[in-house]
Amino acid sequence: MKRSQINTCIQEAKKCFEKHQWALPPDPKWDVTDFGLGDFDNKGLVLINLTEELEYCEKLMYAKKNQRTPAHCHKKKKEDIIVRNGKLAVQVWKGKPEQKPVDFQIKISGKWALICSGDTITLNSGERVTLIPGVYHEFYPLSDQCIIGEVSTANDDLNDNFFVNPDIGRFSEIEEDEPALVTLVSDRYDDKE
Ligand SMILES: O=C(CO)[C@@H](O)[C@H](O)CO
Repeated sequence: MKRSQINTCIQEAKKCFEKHQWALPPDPKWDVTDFGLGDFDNKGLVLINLTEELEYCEKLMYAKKNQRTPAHCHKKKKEDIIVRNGKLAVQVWKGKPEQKPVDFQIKISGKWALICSGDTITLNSGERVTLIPGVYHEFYPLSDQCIIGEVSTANDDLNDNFFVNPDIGRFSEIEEDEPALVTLVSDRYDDKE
């Protein structure tokens, strides 16, 4: 991704958070990714790591209509994906999407529901889905913009994201075409190399 594109979408996300009165912490830990696919408008996500502790993690995310976070699962992390504002479609599979569809139970806003692998759940503001390790999920807003929360057990973005598409990388290569507005989580990883 170009740094200019990252700067623009951070400003856009900030405006949306402000509009809906989601106050950001001081020095937010921004994370912007096109999942290495170079098609940010269709496959992309803006995230802020609000807290990352050994036992738990909380993130705030922002995406635009039809901007997908591609199908993936976590082997360790259990997470709630929560709609803070907007409408979100979450497609879920019990195992790998290519496997034969099976019925399974999933918690939607705290209540067990019986669904089938590959079903798409629609969540409105305030609603959530609980994803246990191994459940593949892909999500995208149905509203023009969506503020999405994530509350989870420990998060490990370097080692605990398993995407179906083997071409996907969790972080983007960045082309420095203008000065960075913020330091991204991935810039911090680069500094440690
Ligand atoms: O787990 C999620 C979304 O399900 C995010 O925290 C990851 O960073 C996406 O790769």
